[in-house]
Amino acid sequence: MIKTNNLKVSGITPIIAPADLRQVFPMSDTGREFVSRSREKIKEILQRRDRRLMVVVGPCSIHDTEAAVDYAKRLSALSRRVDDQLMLVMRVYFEKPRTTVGWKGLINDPGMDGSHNISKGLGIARGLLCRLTDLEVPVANEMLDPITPEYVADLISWGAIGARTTESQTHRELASGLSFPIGFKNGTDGNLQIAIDAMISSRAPHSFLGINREGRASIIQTTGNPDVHIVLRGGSRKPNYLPEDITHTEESLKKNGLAPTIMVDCSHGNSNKDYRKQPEVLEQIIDQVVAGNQSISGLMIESNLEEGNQKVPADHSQLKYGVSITDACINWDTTEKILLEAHARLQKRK
Ligand SMILES: O=C[C@H](O)[C@H](O)COP(=O)(O)O
Ligand SMILES: C=C(OP(=O)(O)O)C(=O)O
Repeated sequence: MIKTNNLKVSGITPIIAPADLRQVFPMSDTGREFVSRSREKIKEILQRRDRRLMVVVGPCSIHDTEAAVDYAKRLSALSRRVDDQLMLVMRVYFEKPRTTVGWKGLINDPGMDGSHNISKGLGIARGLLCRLTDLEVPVANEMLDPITPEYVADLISWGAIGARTTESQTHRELASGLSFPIGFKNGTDGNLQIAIDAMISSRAPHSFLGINREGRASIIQTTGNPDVHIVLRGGSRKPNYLPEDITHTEESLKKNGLAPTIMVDCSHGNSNKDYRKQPEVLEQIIDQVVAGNQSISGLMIESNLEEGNQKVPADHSQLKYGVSITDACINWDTTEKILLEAHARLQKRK
């Protein structure tokens, strides 16, 4: 018999159901309260009812959970010092969208060796999210794969749809059903309209295919997510965090009937992919806020324990502790310094 399907599929491996993983790594009642409270605080900031800035800060990607907990503890201590002006949310990104090919993150390949033990990756991710929640560190995640949210989304306080997927209907549908605020990045070429269209789409109800708690293919019906906003991440031609870019974005949002609330990513196109430029971008944004800008409600910074990045060596014992294996990051000392400086400047606001 001639085969006409799965001609390019070399394996299909069923995995643990979301409900079963949730039993292995249950969320505590205090964890549930903490996540709900964090989401509410983020919504208040995004709606400008709380004039603090939300700062999504942390590694480009997580590959070492002990380093992530180390980072979280430092962030938690810093958070207590800046909390009256800045709400710090840790970037805990487990899924990496690649321009072409490359390591796709801890969930997809926890062994970092092409073994793609996704079941194990989901377990490590959920286990880490439970630990961070117990430490009372709110977590931000990029929502890339449409299946993984059933395994981890109960522990997340803010989500991003990345520049490479903002225009995708699948991701807009996914955002329409998520229980937390979602930031849509502008496109990699700087296109804002795709993020605006994404916001309009994900505020609406959708019906689409997904999985249920038992892992069974299901029709998912959503109510729409009102807590969506834009993230300016710069584009391949130019950054988009200067006052004229912010004004243009505010006008475009208003023209489309959307509230002018804007998060600025200090990394990616806004730093021309040079991690050392992130502090300059942050300073420029704080200048605008101190000068009275009301629409900037959030910031994103790619930061790790140590600066720069590294290639994954064949011998993993040679991995340098606290150094990114995806985009280069600023180190902890710089992170603490620039956030304390931003805090001091914001405190002087009228
Ligand atoms: O932040 C992460 C990267 O910029 C994004 O995942 C693309 O990475 P790549 O261009 O190295 O594939
Ligand atoms: C991939 C990322 O960003 P962007 O989608 O803006 O490229 C990221 O923040 O990790």
